[in-house]
Amino acid sequence: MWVCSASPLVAEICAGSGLDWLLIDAEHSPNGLEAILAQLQAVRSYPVTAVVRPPVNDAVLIKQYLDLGVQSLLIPMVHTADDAAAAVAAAHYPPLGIRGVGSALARSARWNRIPDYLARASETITVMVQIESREAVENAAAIAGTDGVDAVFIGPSDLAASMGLLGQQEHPDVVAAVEHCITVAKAAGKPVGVNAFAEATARRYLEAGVDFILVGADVALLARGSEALAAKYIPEAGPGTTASY
Ligand SMILES: O=C(O)C(=O)C[C@H](O)[C@@H](O)CO
Repeated sequence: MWVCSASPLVAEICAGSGLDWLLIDAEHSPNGLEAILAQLQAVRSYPVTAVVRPPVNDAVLIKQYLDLGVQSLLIPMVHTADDAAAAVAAAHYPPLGIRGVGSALARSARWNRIPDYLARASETITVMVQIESREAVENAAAIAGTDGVDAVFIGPSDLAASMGLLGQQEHPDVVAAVEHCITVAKAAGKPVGVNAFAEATARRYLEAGVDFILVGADVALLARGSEALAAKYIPEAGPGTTASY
């Protein structure tokens, strides 16, 4: 599930839910470095994989995230194989990539308490790239085949928008494009994931063979849950009518 509330407490609640991975989002959520660090610390002792999405495919931000101790990255808006290669390079030290060296100062290396961190860092890092545009769908094979791309994740919302179908992630053309990317990623031998909040769509993508899937979000659960609570006790009220924005 998505963790968008920037709250370590909420992240910890979600981490103990039984779900097996969390996406801490900084693209559309108010997650700065300090909030991401606090959430990593909050979920660390739970049997859950924490993936973090930066707001942009940027080498400086990726360096900061990795130094915080992020091990699994989801890089948004990867449209070409060059974009994918740039994300991979940002995640690895030379000679594989361009990650700056700050392990003595960084939680990732537990301030040089992890032996051989510099030599072994790449083994600990997973780079997932997001296909979420018409251009990326056209380049899906090259993106999935890029060396160092560990997995591909499809974003139906932005994909729908780039296809002229804003808000219509269930549109048959969007679903077909998603299923095409699933097939292409699997042909490249890469694990593939997708976002699908509608259960029927989620199950369809699972049938199509996705390896990992996001099926809900903390903020959405709280919004719908609090609305249901309000409706039960204040049936005349609707969302937003009992408070000003
Ligand atoms: O395009 C997508 O789909 C995503 O990247 C997920 C969205 O960012 C998220 O807002 C859920 O709709």
